[in-house]
Amino acid sequence: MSLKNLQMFQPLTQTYHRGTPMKAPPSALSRTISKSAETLAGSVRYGKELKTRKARSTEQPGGGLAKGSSSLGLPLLSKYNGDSDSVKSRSRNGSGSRSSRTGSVDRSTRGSSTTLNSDEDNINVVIRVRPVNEKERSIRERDMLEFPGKGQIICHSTTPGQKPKVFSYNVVFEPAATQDDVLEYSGIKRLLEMAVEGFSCTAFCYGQTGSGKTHTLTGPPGLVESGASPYSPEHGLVVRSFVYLYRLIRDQPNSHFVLKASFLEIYNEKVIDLLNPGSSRKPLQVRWSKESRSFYVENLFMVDCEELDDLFAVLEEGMRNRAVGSHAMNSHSSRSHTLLCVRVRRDVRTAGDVTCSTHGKINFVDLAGSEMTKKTHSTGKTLEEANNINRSLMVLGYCIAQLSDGKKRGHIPYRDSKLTKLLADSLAGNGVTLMIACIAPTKSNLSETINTLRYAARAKKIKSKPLVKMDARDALILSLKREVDTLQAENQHLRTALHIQTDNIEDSYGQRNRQIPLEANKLYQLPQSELVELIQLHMEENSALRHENSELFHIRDQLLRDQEILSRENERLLKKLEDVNSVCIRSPIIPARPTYSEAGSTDTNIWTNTASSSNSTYKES
Ligand SMILES: Nc1ncnc2c1ncn2[C@@H]1O[C@H](COP(=O)(O)OP(=O)(O)OP(=O)(O)O)[C@@H](O)[C@H]1O
Repeated sequence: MSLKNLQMFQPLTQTYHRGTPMKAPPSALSRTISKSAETLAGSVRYGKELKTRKARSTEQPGGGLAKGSSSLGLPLLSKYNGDSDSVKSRSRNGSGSRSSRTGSVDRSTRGSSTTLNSDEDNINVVIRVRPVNEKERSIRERDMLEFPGKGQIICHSTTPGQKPKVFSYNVVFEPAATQDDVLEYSGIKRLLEMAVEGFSCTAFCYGQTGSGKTHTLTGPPGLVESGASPYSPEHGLVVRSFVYLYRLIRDQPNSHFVLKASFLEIYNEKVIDLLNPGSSRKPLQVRWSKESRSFYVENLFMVDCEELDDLFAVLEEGMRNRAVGSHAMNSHSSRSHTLLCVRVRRDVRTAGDVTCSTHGKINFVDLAGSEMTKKTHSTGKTLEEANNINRSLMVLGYCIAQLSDGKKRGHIPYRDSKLTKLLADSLAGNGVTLMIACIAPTKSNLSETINTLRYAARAKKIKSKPLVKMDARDALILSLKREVDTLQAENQHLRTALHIQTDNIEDSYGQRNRQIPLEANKLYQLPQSELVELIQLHMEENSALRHENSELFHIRDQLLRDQEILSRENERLLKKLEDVNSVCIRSPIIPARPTYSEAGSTDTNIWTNTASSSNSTYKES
């Protein structure tokens, strides 16, 4: 396959920096039950029923996961090890290289999150061009696209003499690109790594109907539903990402992971839970969370995914329940927008021996395709669906246009559709986003292809500010610990500056350097009362350090004042001496001697005006 257009996806990195205490009070600890690898290995079930794992979500708008979640030990890949090479990663997607941006603590109302970057990031946009299909081949439709390389696409015009249009993107997948190429070079691997690190990540497919969005995400129609092996070469980005995600988790044995998944669709402006649609397909409400300042779906089912199989089962169940229809341009057309979300909670020990939880997620969004109803020959139900699809895509288009116009960014109409409400954070909030724009290469699709390419070009300009989501309690402990360290360092510096022995100070603040007994790995098992006590200890130490610091500053100020008094006294005495000297000049019996101000040099001793020297002068005269 020739991929002339491949370019590297620029990854980000995470650096934690010192912060201040968060305002949010410590929440109750999430209980986690550790399972050994053996236990997990003994419970491999492929394609098992979801029912046993379903639990109604207590969706924590602040980013926290539901309480009482079970833990995740080593992920189970052994079942598929035989053909694991089919998803083996190559090094070209750049997931290994990292930039070196610094971070800070978010002091905004999102009390429980830690900022990664002070900089903003652009949405990563890649293009996938589907091959010419049977129908188009049979009528010998002209291929209108050319790929000169360096992420460029040339769209030739149907009008003779008219200039071709040139577009440029991060990566272009030509028709011959495989599903594996998309995994390797789209940047999705980096997104998954970031989700594990605690970022909110979104990969969404955009494009006209029949352009290959569903194919890119989940493969050809019916593949997932048929329960094909996860290593089938036809599988799309979602299954491949699941496998990669579990590998990432397996490679971090020192961290503890909890994964949960949800799957919904937006059908005719109604949110339907694909893991629990019910016979009446009762719609769920989309609500605004003041705490996290984002929209969320109320009562959405979350499924614990201890094993890779659980994620496959979620996907399978959701794919079976989503709305699919047929029209002139696609016999398996998605009639809704679907959003599959995998939440990743990671408990990790950080610097200072404190265990922190990060809450990342990865969303896979398969948008329904824009439709020209004249071309799809839609009527009745299909027409109503098409109108709703087009309307919500139009709102998405407005939002993208507003967001991409950096200078005159006005009101962003997120609230005008369920889709934009749920994508708001991915588009311009604190998430990291990958847009895969799908296009068809043939003449009959040219105007929609150009529209999609324009959309994609606009989306490329959108910036977001990625944040790592962290528990308020963890952030508080971590920031207090950092503050203690900083105050101690400051204290030490002051002591050195004042030449004060540490031991003496230690005595006067007997408790000060006492180590707070913090067993980080047991943090989660501590009862609330002990945790509060721990935080209080940190706070006490902080206030003792602050007190000591202010005492030291006080001593320093006192010394400066003493120095000032001494130098003033010195000046006064010198003045007096000069007066005495001027009297001497006028005296007939005492010879004149240079004034102090003239003296300057050290060899003139102003105290040598003694009787003996006077005598000698007297003798000379
Ligand atoms: N890259 C590709 N390679 C092979 N077949 C493809 C490719 N892209 C799409 N197809 C095929 O084209 C057909 C239409 O694709 P798909 O259903 O994914 O389009 P879509 O954009 O999701 O459409 P809709 O918006 O109507 O749901 C499918 O049969 C799919 O398998």
